[in-house]
Amino acid sequence: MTARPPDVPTLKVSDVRLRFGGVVALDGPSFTIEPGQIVGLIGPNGAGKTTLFNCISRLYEPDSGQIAFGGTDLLALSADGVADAGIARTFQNIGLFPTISVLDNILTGAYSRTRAGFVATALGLPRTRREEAGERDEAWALLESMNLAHVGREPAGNLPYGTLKRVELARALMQRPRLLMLDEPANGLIHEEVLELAETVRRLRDERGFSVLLVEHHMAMVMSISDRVVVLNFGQKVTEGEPAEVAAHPEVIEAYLGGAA
Ligand SMILES: Nc1ncnc2c1ncn2[C@@H]1O[C@H](COP(=O)(O)OP(=O)(O)OP(=O)(O)O)[C@@H](O)[C@H]1O
Repeated sequence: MTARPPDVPTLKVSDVRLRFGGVVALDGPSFTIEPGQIVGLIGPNGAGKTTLFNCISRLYEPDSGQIAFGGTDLLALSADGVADAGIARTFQNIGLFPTISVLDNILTGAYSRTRAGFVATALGLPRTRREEAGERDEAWALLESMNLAHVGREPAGNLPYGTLKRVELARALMQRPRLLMLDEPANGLIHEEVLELAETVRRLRDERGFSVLLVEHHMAMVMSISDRVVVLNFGQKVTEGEPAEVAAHPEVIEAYLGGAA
């Protein structure tokens, strides 16, 4: 079993614009995520982070601009097409099935990975035993590597929130993503859980080589695991750079520390 994606393209976001009525949610930000990089996307409430995230995952249609993943024009794809291109995401409000086991939840990530698997599942067709066994092995290995094997047979709905966040991450990883998009993964977690999650994301990136786009308010997490940080405000890119450079930027200090530093 190889979990490493074969080739990880560069994500290139160029001059993306989107208005909702009179509100300019995105006012032309551009940035790239180089293969294997963790890029943090930060900014105050209403800065446009979720809107940009949703444009990349194709839940929103920008008014103009380009989003390319290697040679693939993401704006020409549907949300399913983006998943097929190797982009997996997690949701702010956990999107797991509460009544089925953690293992089965994670296996839904594998079914969305291949169209054949997805169609077979949707039609209720039997998958080959070999296919299923391989996916189960991969899911258990993933659970073990994320310290979740002990809850593999439990219904997801029985588990505490911090554990569910990690299960959701495991499900996204079952898609064998080339780009993993995390929408506020630390939201609602206690401090120790945030540190553990940050360590897990970085370790899995090191092991598997995927790129990460991390939208997050938890500054300690963003600054500790990001290779680069992009800052948005009022839909525009304020600055970008390595975490230490960005943390020293006057507008970032103003936005996050109220100018106190
Ligand atoms: N579906 C929508 N309809 C109308 N306005 C929207 C919609 N989605 C976002 N907006 C507006 O676009 C702007 C950017 O919002 P967005 O949610 O992207 O910000 P954000 O940086 O993710 O904020 P937060 O950190 O609070 O999640 C805000 O003014 C918001 O009110």
